[in-house]
Amino acid sequence: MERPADHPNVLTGKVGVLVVNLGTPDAPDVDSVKRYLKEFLSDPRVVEIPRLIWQPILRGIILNTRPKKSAHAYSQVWSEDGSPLAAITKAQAGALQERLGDAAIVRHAMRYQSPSMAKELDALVAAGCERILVAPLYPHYSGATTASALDALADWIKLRRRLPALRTLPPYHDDPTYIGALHADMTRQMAALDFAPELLLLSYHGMPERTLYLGDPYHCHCQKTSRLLSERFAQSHPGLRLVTTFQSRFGRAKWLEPATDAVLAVEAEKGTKRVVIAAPGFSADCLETLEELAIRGKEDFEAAGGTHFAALECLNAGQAGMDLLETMARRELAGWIE
Ligand SMILES: C=CC1=C(C)c2cc3[nH]c(cc4nc(cc5[nH]c(cc1n2)c(C)c5CCC(=O)O)C(CCC(=O)O)=C4C)c(C)c3C=C
Ligand SMILES: [Fe+2]
Ligand SMILES: [Fe+2]
Repeated sequence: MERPADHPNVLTGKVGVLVVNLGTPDAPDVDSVKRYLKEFLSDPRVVEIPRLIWQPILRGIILNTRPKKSAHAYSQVWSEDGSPLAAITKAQAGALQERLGDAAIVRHAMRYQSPSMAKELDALVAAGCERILVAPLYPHYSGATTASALDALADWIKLRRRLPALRTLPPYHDDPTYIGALHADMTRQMAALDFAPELLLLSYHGMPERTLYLGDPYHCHCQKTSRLLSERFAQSHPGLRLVTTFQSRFGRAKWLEPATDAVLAVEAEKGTKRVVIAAPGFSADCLETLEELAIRGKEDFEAAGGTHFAALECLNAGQAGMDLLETMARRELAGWIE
């Protein structure tokens, strides 16, 4: 019998994976950066100041000053494929699709700006997915990142009648596969340098310090990644010193310390000459790694007397990073795919 035209879509039992990252402006110009910052910094998970106090500050001060400065920073790292974060996230989803083949449909989304999580979840459902793994690529859980991505998922759920079964990727800060991937990839990149580093800085995105006392596990997750990496490097690179720092301070509140820029300056002043910096908390290179670390970090270190500086790439869509992503996706999809 022919299906009537108004019959609901017949789903087909397919499995979907949505790879999610933070989000980025659509272009490196002031208006696009302003749109991005307005959405991002209006998220109560990101700025935990009462709305009535924060919105006038955001609209009256921040959005009239920061977009110009940030647009300049973005223009320094923008690539032919657009924002590095967007291009790399897209490449990660494409590579994961190749690895999973027909077992799952893989798409990618951004928590802020585009492609939106709602649109991409709709696309997976429209393609017949009745089971979806949502994978925010944050190794370290924080309210501002992981929970915010889950908020967006919850918002989507609330407005849909027919829902797929859903799973989410947990934080993976101490997963031996993650630690192994970081150690292998950092070792590979360090071997290609023309100098032997004395110090390896592990720089994580900062958070307001009070979030630690409110129960956010972010700081502990970062410290554990560093400890596990230190154990690996103690075996493979005896003599290499590892130090954990936090970057990208925003606003006036006290942030997690020590600050990356301060440590770079103090180390150079103390006589450390050769530094390598890595950002294990970022699954993809972005403004914070390419501009803040690779460009400004180098300038700061050399201005204070350092002679050799290298910023390592994130795992991105490279071999080690994709092995990790495939392992985690297959684990979380257990029972859903072969
Ligand atoms: C990796 C984890 C991240 C945490 C934790 C995080 C917390 C956090 N960030 C801000 C403010 C800003 N972050 C910005 C950029 C940015 N942040 C992350 C990741 C985390 N943020 C990424 C991957 C990026 C890069 C985006 C890109 O387009 O490449 C920015 C925007 C850039 C700028 O104007 O400097 C702001 C602002 C807060 C307040 C916060 C925790 C409370
Ligand atoms: Fe951030
Ligand atoms: Fe920054």
